[in-house]
Amino acid sequence: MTKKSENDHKSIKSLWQTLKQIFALSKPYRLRFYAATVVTLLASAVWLTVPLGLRELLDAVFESGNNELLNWLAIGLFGLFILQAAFSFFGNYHLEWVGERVVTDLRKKVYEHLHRLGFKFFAERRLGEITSRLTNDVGSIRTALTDSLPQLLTISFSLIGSVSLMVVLNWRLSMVIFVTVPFVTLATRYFGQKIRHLSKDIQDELADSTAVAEDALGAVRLVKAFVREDYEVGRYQTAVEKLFKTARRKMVLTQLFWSGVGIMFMSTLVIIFWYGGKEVLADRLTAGDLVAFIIYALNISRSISQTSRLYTAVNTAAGASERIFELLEETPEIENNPDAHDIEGVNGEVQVKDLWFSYEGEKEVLKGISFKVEAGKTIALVGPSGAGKTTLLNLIPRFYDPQKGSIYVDGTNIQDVKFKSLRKHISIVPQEVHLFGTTIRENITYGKLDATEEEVLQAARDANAHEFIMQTENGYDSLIGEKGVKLSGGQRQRLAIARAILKNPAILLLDEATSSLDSESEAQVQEALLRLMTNRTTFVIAHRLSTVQHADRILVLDEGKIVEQGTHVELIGQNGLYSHLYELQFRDLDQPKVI
Ligand SMILES: Nc1ncnc2c1ncn2[C@@H]1O[C@H](COP(=O)(O)OP(=O)(O)OP(=O)(O)O)[C@@H](O)[C@H]1O
Repeated sequence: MTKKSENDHKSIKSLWQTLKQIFALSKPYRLRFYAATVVTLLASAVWLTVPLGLRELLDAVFESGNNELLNWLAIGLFGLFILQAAFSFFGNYHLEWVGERVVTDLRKKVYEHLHRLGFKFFAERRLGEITSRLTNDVGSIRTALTDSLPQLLTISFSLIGSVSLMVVLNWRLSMVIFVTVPFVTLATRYFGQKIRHLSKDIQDELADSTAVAEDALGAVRLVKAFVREDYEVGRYQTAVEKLFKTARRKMVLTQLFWSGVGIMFMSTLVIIFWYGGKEVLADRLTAGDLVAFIIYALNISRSISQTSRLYTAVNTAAGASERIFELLEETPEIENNPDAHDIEGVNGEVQVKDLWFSYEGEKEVLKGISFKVEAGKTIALVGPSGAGKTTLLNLIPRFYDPQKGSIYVDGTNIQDVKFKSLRKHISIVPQEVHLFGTTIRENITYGKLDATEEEVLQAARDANAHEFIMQTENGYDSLIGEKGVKLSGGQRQRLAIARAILKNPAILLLDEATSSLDSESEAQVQEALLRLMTNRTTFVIAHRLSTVQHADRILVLDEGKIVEQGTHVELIGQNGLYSHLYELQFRDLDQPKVI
């Protein structure tokens, strides 16, 4: 086998596999699907009898001159059309229903799967590319399923029926049709494969251009600040122009294919007219036979051209679904142990034993970290940039799993508990607060979806947020703009704190903001944070002098190891890395926040 034909074989096989996968999605609706299929086929069967009725009608006029028979045949034909329309309506409606249902299920399944995937998956992909899969790719599958599946059935049936009836009517004339079949098959194979590859390229390029747009629109502040509007527009234009070129190549191929198939069948029709006319003249065929024959031939021609369109749609869907199934095959890197249990009533004692971690399996980011924190204490993490502070915090809620070593919460290894139940006891207030573009209330209740009005208000008060919320136009129902752009940095932080308070976790992970706030806002955030930290085990990546000074213990990290630990006073006395960092970072004693 040559390499090319090996590839051809492989892609036809993978097309078949993909179609089977698409079809498997309709499993829950099989009964409806089969019933609809039968009704659709009945519609096609009725349609196939129409030319026979016409033949009788014409022969009644030209051969036997029977007026009464003519009337009855006309009424009969009318009845056939009504019956065909009714079958066709019900069959197609239910087949399309299945198609739409399958696509809705698929969208839900893909979205749910995306939420099961871990940080690693998202770190390696662009958001725009993922959303494009969810919208554009699933959309192509929808088109193929809803528009093409019913057609595929009717076309196949009508094709087989027409050919058989033609052979019965006049087998010699039928031979003319069969001469064209091998050419059409070859053309379908050749063009089909090329179109499928181009369809996959188009979906990829569409995803790329969506990613470019989403990147830029998501960072509109940055774009404007750097006056990069033209640059971004240019980037998007390049992406969509590339897409256009590929789409044009697909268009050309598709049209060539259709035109070629059309020419072949029109030529065949002319031959049928010519040869059939001779048969009528020689009295071997009636006029009614010839008309019925020609209608069947037209039926076949129509079916073949529909098949080619269908083939294009199915190929497009196959390209898209390959990408969808690729995504569904991504395995979440964090999974529950088979015998994992829920963890309830957490006090917040955390013990870390000989923790080793690397992101890519090469460079170790954490190298044998061990420590123990009693419930309710505050631990400050200090160290140079890249020391592994954020990484250490990420391992506590199991955003990543360590290669070696364990973390215990209240004496239970976190590998033995269901990670969702573990995360219920942990709140994170990151340096860069993320808010949703919805209302203030919705952002706060994200911490506890069933919170009462009183709980929401109390959390906002504790976070020093109530006052500014009441000053906004619609209070708690004010919309805060995309990612909270309508709020100041300090206000955003206080909303994040309110959200964390509402969650009421036993363990708090805090990455203090380094961006400067004005001193009043700073003081309010600080006060809110102190309230949040009360009675909770708090890990804080400390950028503020007050935090390090008041921490129960400070862990000093350097190159993935704890190099010093103790209270502020103890560490200053050791005159090591901490006192050096303190000199660099925290020496301005009058400022509450330093770096
Ligand atoms: N998702 C990731 N994939 C691969 N490497 C990563 C990833 N996140 C962090 N790293 C690497 O791990 C190392 C430790 O990073 P980490 O963010 O934990 O440091 P840090 O002490 O919090 O630094 P900073 O104070 O600058 O935030 C760095 O060398 C960083 O490049």
